[in-house]
Amino acid sequence: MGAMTADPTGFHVPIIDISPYVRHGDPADRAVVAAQVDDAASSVGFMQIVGHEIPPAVIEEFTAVMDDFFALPLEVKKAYCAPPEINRGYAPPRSESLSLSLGVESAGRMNDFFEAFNVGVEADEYPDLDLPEEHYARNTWPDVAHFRASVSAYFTEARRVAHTLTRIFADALDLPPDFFEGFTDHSLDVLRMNNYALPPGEVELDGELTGMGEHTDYGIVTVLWADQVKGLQVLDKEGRWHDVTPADGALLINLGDLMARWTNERWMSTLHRVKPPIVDGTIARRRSAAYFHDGNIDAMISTLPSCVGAGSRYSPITVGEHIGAKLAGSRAGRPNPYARREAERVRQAMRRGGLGQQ
Ligand SMILES: O=C(O)CCC(=O)C(=O)O
Ligand SMILES: [Fe+2]
Repeated sequence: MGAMTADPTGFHVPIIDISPYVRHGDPADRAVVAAQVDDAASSVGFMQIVGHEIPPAVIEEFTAVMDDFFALPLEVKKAYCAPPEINRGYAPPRSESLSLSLGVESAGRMNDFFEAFNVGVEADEYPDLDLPEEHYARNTWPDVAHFRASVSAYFTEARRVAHTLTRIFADALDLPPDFFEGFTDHSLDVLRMNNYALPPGEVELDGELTGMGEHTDYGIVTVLWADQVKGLQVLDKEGRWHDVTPADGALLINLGDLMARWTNERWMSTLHRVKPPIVDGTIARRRSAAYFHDGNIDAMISTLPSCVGAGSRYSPITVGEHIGAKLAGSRAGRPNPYARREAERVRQAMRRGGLGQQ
């Protein structure tokens, strides 16, 4: 395990080599990985993984087609917008507010300037299950050479990594090895490609401008590919923000709300946001791609018996109810009424002045 850039407060996002799981290595090596994951999940809620074995060429082709898409004129990209309740296709800058996914009204409502393109698991993939079309919606593929093939190749790899991670989580939490499979065998996964860029002069670069507002991720676990450009910031337990950039070849991993619910907050769904640096009056362009592994729509998430302790902080909820409320916040502007504990953490950070500071 290694540390990333020195932070005066000692905050760091550990690097974990997961190859003993990817290569079905020996149990002792796997136990070390599971212990490292437990430690990172309990203390930071973020980690970096290497040894994931996603071929570099898959990532190169994927990021190249992302660039080709985002380089299209805005009007062309807008042709690929879906209605707010369908989490697919293009989302133009300022069309979403991540803080509303937590029920928190930010000063600049719908001020997040990221643009995104979403693809996800389709109902057709599981013809024997009667999955709701609005959640497992059909993808829209832009007319960009190799886009569908390159994005699908990365999607398949990220999905494999997500399943490897839940296998590690099962060991780290002393659960049966296939515990999470029953909750994720038709998981509602979405890949969100994000582009943070604003042409000079397009907007006034004031302090309110946010690439992506503070939020926790909604599901089980997120596999995040990101440029090594600063911008991603993670909130520590003392309410301070820290810049996080991935090490060479590493993917960032963070836990979502469902994992915090399952573990009764033994593991954290950590608040994060994106504030790309402004250099010479322009935003330093930054890209990322978040693969959200959210679980089966009909899965019921209740606190694990081993984590109940003095009492559960959360009532049971289905993945569908939870994700639906989150998306109604971020995409349709309806503050989420169910994220009481997460919203309280945001407000606490605001009271400490943490949300404004770089
Ligand atoms: O751009 C990033 O690094 C983070 C993106 C993110 O948090 C998200 O898409 O949920
Ligand atoms: Fe996120």
